[in-house]
Amino acid sequence: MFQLRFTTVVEAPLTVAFDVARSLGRPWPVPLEEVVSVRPVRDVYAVGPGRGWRWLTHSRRFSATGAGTLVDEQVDWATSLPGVLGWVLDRVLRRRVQRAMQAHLDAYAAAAARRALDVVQVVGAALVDGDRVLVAQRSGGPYDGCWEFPGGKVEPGEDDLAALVREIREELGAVVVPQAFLGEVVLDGVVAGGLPGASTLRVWWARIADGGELTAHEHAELRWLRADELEALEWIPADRPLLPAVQDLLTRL
Ligand SMILES: Nc1nc2c([nH]c(=O)n2[C@H]2C[C@H](O)[C@@H](COP(=O)(O)OP(=O)(O)OP(=O)(O)O)O2)c(=O)[nH]1
Repeated sequence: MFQLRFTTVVEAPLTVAFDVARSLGRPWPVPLEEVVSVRPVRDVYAVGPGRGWRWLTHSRRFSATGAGTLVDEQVDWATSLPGVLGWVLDRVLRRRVQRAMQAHLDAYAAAAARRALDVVQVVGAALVDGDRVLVAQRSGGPYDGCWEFPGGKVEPGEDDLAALVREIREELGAVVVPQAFLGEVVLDGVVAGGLPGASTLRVWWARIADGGELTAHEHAELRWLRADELEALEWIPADRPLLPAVQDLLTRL
């Protein structure tokens, strides 16, 4: 069995990275059959006997990072000839796969980054002080009364961290210093008139700059909670998968 791996970082949220990857397809001369598709984190395609291979599979994993979506791809195959001939055939296939994938991945990264400009993203802050994190209760709108991480929509041309600092200043009147990326979840709802499930929420661990006082300018209530108090709140449903990362952070600090 033979294998090639490729890693690409795409300047796009998970949903865009996944959807654009699928719309572009794979650079193979024969159609592949979908075996697994778990939007937006994983897919696997396979093909039966072809030009020099007995079988071939192509799998991708999409994971969120502070720099964008990390796409790990793996191509596995078995050649159709035994011994030395199989080895020679494999060298030829390997070169072909490498060339095809390189051109494909360059085009893919550019297309995903372009598409990302059309999808409104949301950033949230897990503001930590000691062993507590700040949670905020929404006031009005479809998630009225639900708890969330303070933050909001990233404006055109703005990056995540600039949006985070601006949103917290507007919502809480405080200056924050982002520390590290914590995670990303898909928002099922419609964000700013976009398609349902297109946008994601990216949450960053942040600290409040010295002596900052917090005032709830837009939220109904603010609470500082410990790791074991988070589960019991009525969260916006999309936020729940982020809680383990926040709890882990609070217990590590
Ligand atoms: N801030 C924040 N928004 C969240 C979370 N979870 C979640 O689904 N959302 C959704 C709710 C909204 O559809 C969207 C954020 O919108 P927003 O209304 O807070 O953004 P904004 O401050 O830029 O609002 P606006 O000025 O445009 O009204 O993301 C979360 O934890 N924090």
